[in-house]
Amino acid sequence: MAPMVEIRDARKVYDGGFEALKGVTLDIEDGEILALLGPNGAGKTTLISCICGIALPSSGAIRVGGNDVVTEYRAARDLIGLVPQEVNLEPFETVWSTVRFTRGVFGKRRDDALLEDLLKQLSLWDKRNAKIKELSGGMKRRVLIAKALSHEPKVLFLDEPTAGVDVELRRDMWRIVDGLRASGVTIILTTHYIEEAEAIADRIGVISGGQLLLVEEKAALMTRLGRKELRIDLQEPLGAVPDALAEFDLALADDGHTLVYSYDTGAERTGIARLMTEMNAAGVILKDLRTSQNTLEDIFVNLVHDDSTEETGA
Ligand SMILES: Nc1ncnc2c1ncn2[C@@H]1O[C@H](COP(=O)(O)OP(=O)(O)OP(=O)(O)O)[C@@H](O)[C@H]1O
Repeated sequence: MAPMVEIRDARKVYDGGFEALKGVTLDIEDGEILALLGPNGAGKTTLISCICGIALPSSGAIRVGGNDVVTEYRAARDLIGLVPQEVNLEPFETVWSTVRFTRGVFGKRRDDALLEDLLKQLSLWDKRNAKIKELSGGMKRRVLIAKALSHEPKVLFLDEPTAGVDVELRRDMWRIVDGLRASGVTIILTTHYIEEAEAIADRIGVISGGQLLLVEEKAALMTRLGRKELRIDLQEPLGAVPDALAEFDLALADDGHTLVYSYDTGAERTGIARLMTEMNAAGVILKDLRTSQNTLEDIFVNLVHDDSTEETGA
C-alpha cells in the first residue's frame, strides 16, 4: 500500500533566500504516529506547512493519500486536520459555532453527536456557548484540537500541541491520540518535549538545520544509539583507573568509590564478563552494581550537537 504521506526531496527557500528545508525525503505509513523532534528553527513548521499546503515547496514532491499537495491541493487538504502552533480563532465566535463551521467548510454532513463527543473528550462541553475571547490560553488550544478533528481527518498534524499547556491538557491530548491511533488516523506531531515523543510515537524523526538527520522506530533508535552505563561501587576507593583495566571505557566517579563502564547496547558482547575477570585479577573488589541507559533526550542532544558541530566546522 502506498504511504499516507510521501515526501520526496522537498526543499523550501523563503523569499529572503533562506533555505529552511534542504531536501527532505520521508514516507509516513497509514496509521503511523511520527514525532518530529528538532531545535528551534530546525524547519519542523516549514515541513508541516508544505505538507498542508500553507507554504509552497520550492522543489520536490509531496503527496497525501496519493494526492499531490500542489496540483491536487483540495483532495490532499480534505484528508488533513491541522493543529497549528499559533492560535488563529475568531474571537467573537462561540466554541460550538467554531467547530461546526470547520466541519462544514470541509464539506462534511452535520453531525452534532460527533462534535458533542469531541468537545466532551476535550473538556470543552461546558464552554460550548462561550465566545473564544472569553477562554483561557489552554482552552483555546483545546478548541484548535477540536477544530482539527471536527472533520474526521485521515492525517492529523499537531504542531507543538502542548507547548505551554498544563499537565491536564497534555494528558487529555495523549489520551485523544491513543483513541485516534486505535481508529487508524495517521499522526505527525512536532514537539520539544522528548517525553511526549517517547510516550506516543511509533517512529521518531530528528530534524536540524532543514535536514532530516534520521528517522527510526522508537525502540530501535533507543537500542541502536542508547549507550548503557554500568556503575560499579568499590569496596576501597581508587586514585586512578588501574593500568590493567586501561583497555576498557572506564571512568572514576564519587571520589574514586565508583567505576563507570560505558558500553554499546547494540554490540554483540558487552565485555562485562571480561571486565569482571580483569577486575578480579587486578584485586579491585566490587561492592555493588547498577546499570542505567541513555534516555531519548541524551540521544537527541548528541545528534543535534554533532550536526551543528559539523556545520560550523568546529
Ligand atoms: N516566512 C518565512 N520567511 C523567512 N524565513 C522563515 C519563514 N518562516 C520560517 N522561516 C525560517 O525558517 C527556519 C525554520 O523555521 P521553522 O518555523 O520551520 O522552524 P521550527 O523547527 O518549526 O522551529 P520552532 O521549534 O522554533 O517552532 C527558521 O530559521 C525561520 O526563521
